Amino acid sequence: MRRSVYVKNPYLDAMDEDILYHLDLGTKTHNLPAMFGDVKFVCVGGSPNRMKAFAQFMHKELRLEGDGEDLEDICAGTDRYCMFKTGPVLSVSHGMGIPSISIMLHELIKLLHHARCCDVTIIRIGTSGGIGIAPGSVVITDTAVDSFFQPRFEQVILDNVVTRSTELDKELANDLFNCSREIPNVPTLIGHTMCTYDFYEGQGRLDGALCSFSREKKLDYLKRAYRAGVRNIEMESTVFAAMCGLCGLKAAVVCVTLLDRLESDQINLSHDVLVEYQQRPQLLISNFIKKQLGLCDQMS
Ligand SMILES: O=P(O)(O)O[C@H]1O[C@H](CO)[C@@H](O)[C@H]1O
Ligand SMILES: O=c1cc[nH]c(=O)[nH]1
Repeated sequence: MRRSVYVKNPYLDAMDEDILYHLDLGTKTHNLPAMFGDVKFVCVGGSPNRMKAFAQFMHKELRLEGDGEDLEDICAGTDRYCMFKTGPVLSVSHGMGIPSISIMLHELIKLLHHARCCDVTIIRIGTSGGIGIAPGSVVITDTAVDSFFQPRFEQVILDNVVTRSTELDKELANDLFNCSREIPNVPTLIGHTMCTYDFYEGQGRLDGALCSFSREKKLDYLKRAYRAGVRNIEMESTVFAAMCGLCGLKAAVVCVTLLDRLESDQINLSHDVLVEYQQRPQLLISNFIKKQLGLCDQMS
């Protein structure tokens, strides 16, 4: 059975036009089914340059025509987000933090719905801080948890707090993990990912402009997170899991760790190492997509 992308909003059908303002797209100005109807994989990540590089990399990996260097930013009319399409793969940036990715996801999910896409898999490829694991490790999230290590996302709607599940697709996480076994020299594991509202105080850093807790308190918190199964910390996974789950999208989160938070707070990797680390989730996802498309054997 084909899996559609659901929007759960009774008002949408009655709208004469839907303007996806932050993507600079709309149902009257663009033929969304023609532009996006064949999309099967959506990859999202914070940085516009990373998502452009990923689209170009996928273009080459899928052996599509041309070198992919001239892929155009579909959202060039806005500087909020960028979006690139190559074959059935859409690569979209989401900025930093829950509010930023949430706005992008509302419009992206409506876009997939208007374009009548089906059987879409969506994967966040990001960076994170590890807990008790070697920097450069790739964490495939089984459950996204909040700052209290709970698998929930609390959305304030009007003046109510609505709690949503942050369950991710277990089968997809396992498939990705199996795929990772074929990539040498990249330690990869499945674990919980903690999603916070802030990079500094929210992640227990001692190096922000504000800090009101001791080194001991920081380490106690991070060690409790580790014991609760948390292996990395980032800033979007709970809302990503909640929204994709509610809208029928198979979703995964795959983040490389840039440091071990039990050892340090500052990210002092050289530019080259940072670039190489950021490519690790991309390589895994590219292999996964090629496998799903039945392209792996012919290409290796
Ligand atoms: O690497 P990205 O995808 O931006 O994700 C991580 O990096 C940012 C913080 O540096 C946060 O957005 C966090 O979630
Ligand atoms: O420590 C880190 C590194 C990247 N992204 C985060 O959110 N935290």
